[in-house]
Amino acid sequence: MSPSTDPASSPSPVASSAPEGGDSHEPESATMTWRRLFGLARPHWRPLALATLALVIGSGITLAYPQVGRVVVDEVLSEGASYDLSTVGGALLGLFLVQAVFFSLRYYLFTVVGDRVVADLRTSLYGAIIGREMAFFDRTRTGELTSRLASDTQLLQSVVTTNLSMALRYGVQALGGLVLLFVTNVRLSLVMIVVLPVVVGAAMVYGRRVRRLSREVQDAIADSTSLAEESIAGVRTVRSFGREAAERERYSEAIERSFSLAKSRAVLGGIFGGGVTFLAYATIAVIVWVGGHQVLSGAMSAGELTAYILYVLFVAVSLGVLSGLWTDFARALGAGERVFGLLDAATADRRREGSVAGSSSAVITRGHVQFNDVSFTYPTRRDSPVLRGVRFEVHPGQKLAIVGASGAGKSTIANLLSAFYAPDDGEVYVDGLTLEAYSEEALRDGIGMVAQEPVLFSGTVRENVRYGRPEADEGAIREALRAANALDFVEEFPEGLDTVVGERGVRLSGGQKQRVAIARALLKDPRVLILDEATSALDVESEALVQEALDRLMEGRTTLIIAHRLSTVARADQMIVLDRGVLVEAGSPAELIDKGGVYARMVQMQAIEDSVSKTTSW
Ligand SMILES: Nc1ncnc2c1ncn2[C@@H]1O[C@H](COP(=O)(O)OP(=O)(O)OP(=O)(O)O)[C@@H](O)[C@H]1O
Repeated sequence: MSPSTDPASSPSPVASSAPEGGDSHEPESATMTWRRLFGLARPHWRPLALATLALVIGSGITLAYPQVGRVVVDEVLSEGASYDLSTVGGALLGLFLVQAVFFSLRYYLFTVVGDRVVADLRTSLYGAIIGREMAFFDRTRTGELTSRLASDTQLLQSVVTTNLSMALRYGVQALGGLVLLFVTNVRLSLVMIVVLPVVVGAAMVYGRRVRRLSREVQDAIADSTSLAEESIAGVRTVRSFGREAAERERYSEAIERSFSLAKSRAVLGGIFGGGVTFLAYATIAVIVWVGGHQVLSGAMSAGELTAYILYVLFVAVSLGVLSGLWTDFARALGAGERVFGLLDAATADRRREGSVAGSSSAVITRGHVQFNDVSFTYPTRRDSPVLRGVRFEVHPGQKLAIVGASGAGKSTIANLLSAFYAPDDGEVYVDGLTLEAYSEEALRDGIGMVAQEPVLFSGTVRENVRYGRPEADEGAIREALRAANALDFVEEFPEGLDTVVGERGVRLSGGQKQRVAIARALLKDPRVLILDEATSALDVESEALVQEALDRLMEGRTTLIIAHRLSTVARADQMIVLDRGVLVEAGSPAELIDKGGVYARMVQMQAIEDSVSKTTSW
């Protein structure tokens, strides 16, 4: 038996990080984090109580072994023995068996509860992330978030499951052993009193340093995760620019950074682990020396010294294991701080929103849209205003085309109308009420969007179409696909509506993706529709199919079209022209041509072609 000290366990693939420009949440004190973490286990107190009972019984049996040792030396191996060896052997076997049963029970219960707690934590963390305000996603990299969701919680999982169970086992063993040391021989135990504070003090200093180092390691790994995630998601671009080697290099540099930090952590762990092991063995050496003298002088029996040394070994082994676990706990603390930080920030977000978001039952029924002197700056770019005093109105059922050079602020209008961001000045009204007056649900029901590059999720066609109205029946889904000119091609797939579209819809063509997205919007049937027209040209036939589907989608709805094509603008009832965030012209397309202003010049000179996209059909 040797004290197991492996505090510098190899760096696990664990990553976590503070978000960039991040949440200003200070790390909580270590005790607060622990309390919150273990607070999550409160609902599971029953299995935990049972596990604790198993722990106490199992460890109690372990602590009885030295007494068996004493009996063997003093009463079995000595002259005039009162027990025979087979009785003692049989009793020992029985004890081992009972102990094994209780250890298994303890291990199982603690592990399952730990897994449950972390599963719940993951779910609420995901909920917190997905519910954050839009600006949060502007400043935080996806990789950092997924890394927190996967790795920080993974670290917590190992700590609150097996590590916790082991810590309790060896904790009880160390404490019980110490008590029994004193019961067996007070004088010898004074040696332990000198050693213990040294070990505890060292563990505390060491724990603090490991915690800091771990945070740095986790930050570095999160960086590399983000890098990997971005380049894997954009693998087509990486390939087409032939940047595989460069990306590999970038990733390897990031990983090396985390490795060198992990190495420092390992050095620290090695020194600490070695120190604790030495102290433990040195104590045993001193005890053998002092105790041996006591036996020789007849103050103590040989059996008592045997039992005593066994207890010292127990305590030493337990302290060794605990010192190893200490590293893991310190590392998990860093992860816990981040996870709770993110949860708290999300709560703060919601509270902020809650103070303005209406709890009213208002719903969008007509689709009357009004921007009233709206000014806006993106929170991540405070010094450059994107919209300045924009004012316009769209009557129910009308189509408004929004035109302007790239970066003029067209999509920003869509973002504000979707309530992804709130205006700095002015108000956005729908049906006479500000957006804040609607519940989140009413907003999502009433306002729909078909994006320039529609995002499909990696399920089937059916799941994607049903996304905005999960309760829709088969008939409605097919009808939406038909109206979107998508039913024919979907039915041609061998799997039909069950065809899996691939991540972000990669297994569909551009035009197909758009039509499925149109079907999705049709099924949701919002009163107000935002249409970010695709800039990339489709072939003539596909284009005509998409256009027809869009016409059906727009029918009878208030539609704001971020327009890139002359043909679309001509179809609109009204249009507005934006120039660097300022509304410079408004009216019907014909009026604006007659007026001979900015728009007329744009059309005439076809300047718009350059400003929007080379591939548009202006
Ligand atoms: N999430 C964001 N965070 C910070 N700045 C942004 C964000 N989105 C857009 N911007 C900035 O706001 C300005 C207006 O962008 P917007 O997307 O509204 O332009 P647009 O008229 O839709 O352009 P395009 O026709 O090229 O899509 C640009 O200068 C852009 O850099």
